[in-house]
Amino acid sequence: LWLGIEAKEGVPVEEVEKHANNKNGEVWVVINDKVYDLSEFLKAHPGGPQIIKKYAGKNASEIFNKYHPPDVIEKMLPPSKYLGPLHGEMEVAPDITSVDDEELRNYKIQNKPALSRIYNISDFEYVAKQVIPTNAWVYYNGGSDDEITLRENHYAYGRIYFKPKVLVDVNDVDISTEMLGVKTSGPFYCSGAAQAKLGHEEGELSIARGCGRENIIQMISSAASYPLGDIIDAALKGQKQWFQLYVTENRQASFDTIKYCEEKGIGAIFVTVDTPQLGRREKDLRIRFATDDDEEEEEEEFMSSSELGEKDPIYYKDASLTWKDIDDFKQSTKLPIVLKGVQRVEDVLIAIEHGVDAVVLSNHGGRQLDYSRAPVEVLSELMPVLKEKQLDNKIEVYIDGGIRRGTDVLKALCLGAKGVGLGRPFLYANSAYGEKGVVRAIQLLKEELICDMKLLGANKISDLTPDLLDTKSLHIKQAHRDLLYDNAYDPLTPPRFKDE
Ligand SMILES: Cc1cc2c(cc1C)[n+](S(=O)(=O)[O-])c1c(=O)[nH]c(=O)nc-1n2C[C@H](O)[C@H](O)[C@H](O)COP(=O)(O)O
Repeated sequence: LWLGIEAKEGVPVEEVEKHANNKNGEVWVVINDKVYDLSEFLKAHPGGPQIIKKYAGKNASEIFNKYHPPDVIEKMLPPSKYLGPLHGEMEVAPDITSVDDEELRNYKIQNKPALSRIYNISDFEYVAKQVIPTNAWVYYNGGSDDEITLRENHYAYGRIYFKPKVLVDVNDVDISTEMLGVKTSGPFYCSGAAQAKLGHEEGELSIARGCGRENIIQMISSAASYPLGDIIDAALKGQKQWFQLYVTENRQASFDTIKYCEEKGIGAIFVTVDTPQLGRREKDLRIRFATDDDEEEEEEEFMSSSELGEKDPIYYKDASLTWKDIDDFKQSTKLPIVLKGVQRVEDVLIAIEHGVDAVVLSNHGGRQLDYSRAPVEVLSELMPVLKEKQLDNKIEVYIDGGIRRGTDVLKALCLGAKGVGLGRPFLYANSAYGEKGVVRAIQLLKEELICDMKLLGANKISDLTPDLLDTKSLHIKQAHRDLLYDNAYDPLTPPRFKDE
């Protein structure tokens, strides 16, 4: 009985309010009209214990729904922590993590450039930075440590130049291709990235629809904002999607997910292998762990962000993952198994020995080990080795990271990539303009690809070969800066806000 109310009728509001981090440390929270005891979960929460304690005894539905897919509670909490439905009304507590001046942000949203004024992928980044919540921006934009690799991923493309052919009939250019046995309208895909809902309430659902409308493949992250089934259902009929798997300590859960993907028509499983632990993304940590009046953390209470990461089922990683697991996954399904996050030639050769169907040369968009090399540089080393060993048709090689222009895509394809992945561009386009933004981003990239292929003297993807490139300076990383030249240089201007 709660205060005379039958337990089956639920937990009365007064009872919840009493359990607000009170002396015996019990922390009850209301989420979507259900009452949970989060006292023990405090230490495993990726956002740190503090934020939960700020909502102890309160209705945390708004902030919970902003950061978590609805099914995450079943994944993370034992049933015994569910105390029952809320009995009575309880006002929803506001999101205290927002560090934004909502009025200014809404003003920016009202004045953001029309979609027709967006001319390239970086324009989306410029607009998203001003219109999405700061905690979304730092999560999306951030890289690990000093963000050297984050930037090098893109700069490396700037060290590759073209040697275009002339007097080639390029009247008809075809940018379509096939990736892992699936026809697609362009040699690029949307790479799996967590928490798309932070930037746009439809999250991965509007990204799915946008990709479907342009027949571009969407990779769905294990840590997506919506349940996998909802994202699959959001896809257009016949649209191909891939699934990105974060392997948890509970291997059975991974096998079950692979089985589910097979049943639901997912085209391939991308096992992410560069995340034995989360990289230290300090822009995100600074915002995520900061609440306005940070109390002194008691020593035993506070866990380092990396230690937290270990306990954090949302980020699904298991530092004990090995090649043996890959063999097991291969055995368990007929779907292609791809390793996402490979960063050295030797590991690609091992992957071929294990019968892996494809690899993505990737450093997680500069969010994992800082000073990892740009994937395009690893690619330039890999393909000659595969050719020499006659292994280049044994595995499909993809790359991602820092790809923002059609020319970046062409450079990767000339070096032998089967296709390329883009992460942040899809998040920014979706966050700033929703499904229409995703469609526009894809169309812009396609327009650039067609234009660049014509100017390069190539009609179709198979015409893109290494002899079209000058990669002599690719490995020279400290490109000198000519400050006089830089100061005189008149940079491209971003789209104008209506009030500018
Ligand atoms: C930007 C971003 C990337 C994430 C990402 C989240 C964000 C916000 N997340 S993460 O939360 O764990 O880091 C994932 C993820 O869920 N799974 C994954 O395999 N890669 C994840 N990635 C990496 C992504 O799939 C690409 O490898 C990377 O984004 C490519 O670089 P660009 O962003 O420069 O295109």
